[in-house]
Amino acid sequence: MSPLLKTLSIALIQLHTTANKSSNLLKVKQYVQKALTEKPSLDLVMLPECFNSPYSVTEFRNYAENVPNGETTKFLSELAKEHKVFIIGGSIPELGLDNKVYNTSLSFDKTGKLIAKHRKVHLFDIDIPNGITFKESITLSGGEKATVFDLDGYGNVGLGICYDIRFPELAAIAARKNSFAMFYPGAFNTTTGPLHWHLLARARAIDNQTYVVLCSPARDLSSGYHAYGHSLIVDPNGKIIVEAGENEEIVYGELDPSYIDQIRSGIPITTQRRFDVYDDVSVNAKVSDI
Ligand SMILES: NC(=O)CC(=O)C(=O)O
Repeated sequence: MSPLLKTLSIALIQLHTTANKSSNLLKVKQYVQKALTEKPSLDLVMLPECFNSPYSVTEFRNYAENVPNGETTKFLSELAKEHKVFIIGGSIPELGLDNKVYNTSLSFDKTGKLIAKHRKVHLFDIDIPNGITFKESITLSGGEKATVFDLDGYGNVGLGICYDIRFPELAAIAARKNSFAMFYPGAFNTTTGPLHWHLLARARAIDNQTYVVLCSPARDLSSGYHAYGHSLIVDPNGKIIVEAGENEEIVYGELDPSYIDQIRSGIPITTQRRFDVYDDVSVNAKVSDI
């Protein structure tokens, strides 16, 4: 039987982020209201990576907040409660009790309760000649756990952040722990986006026969980092069912349990794995319990 228990109606909010945290939060509020006006039956809204701050190694610490006592955690919790909607809260720079800064995604249930916290595990340190150089590890520390949690009434989901999608293990761990979808807030860029954004989303969906959902900031060529955009939902057969362009936009989709069953019964890889030949990465995985 599908790990998704009933159809989940979702919205991905692709928006520009600026250097002004208050105006970023206000914009999120306005877009969430717009999404619920356009689709009152929505179950879940998702935000992009670093939606309250610039995506910049020199800025992460300046914008970092405590979780759960910081401004953005409270803001998201109230928004979820007010609209009775699940929120996969993109990501924000988090100032840990250890004084380290993390790239952290927070999720809330329909009562505003914090139900998941994922710290980006794989830091985005790359250097592509004539392309892009970026080194998150200059100011960020990596998380130490995979994240799988229960979307009450719908089943389990997994959560990763952006560069985490390049490492198939987190999605495999989530799928083996009975998840029906993997959510990745992500800010690929104009070099790596055209190369790998769609391929990676489709690959993780096909690997695990789950939905894969990516939510990006909108592209802003006047900012220091040119996000790719193209927020999308991929179905368990690897097909893109909805995709944004580069600008601010909300895209909507339905995650359907019967489709997971259909794909898994046609190509039954979920029951054909050979853990006598190779290890199951989920067995000794460290998984977050918030
Ligand atoms: N920004 C990221 O974390 C990842 C990215 O842009 C890429 O993998 O490409």
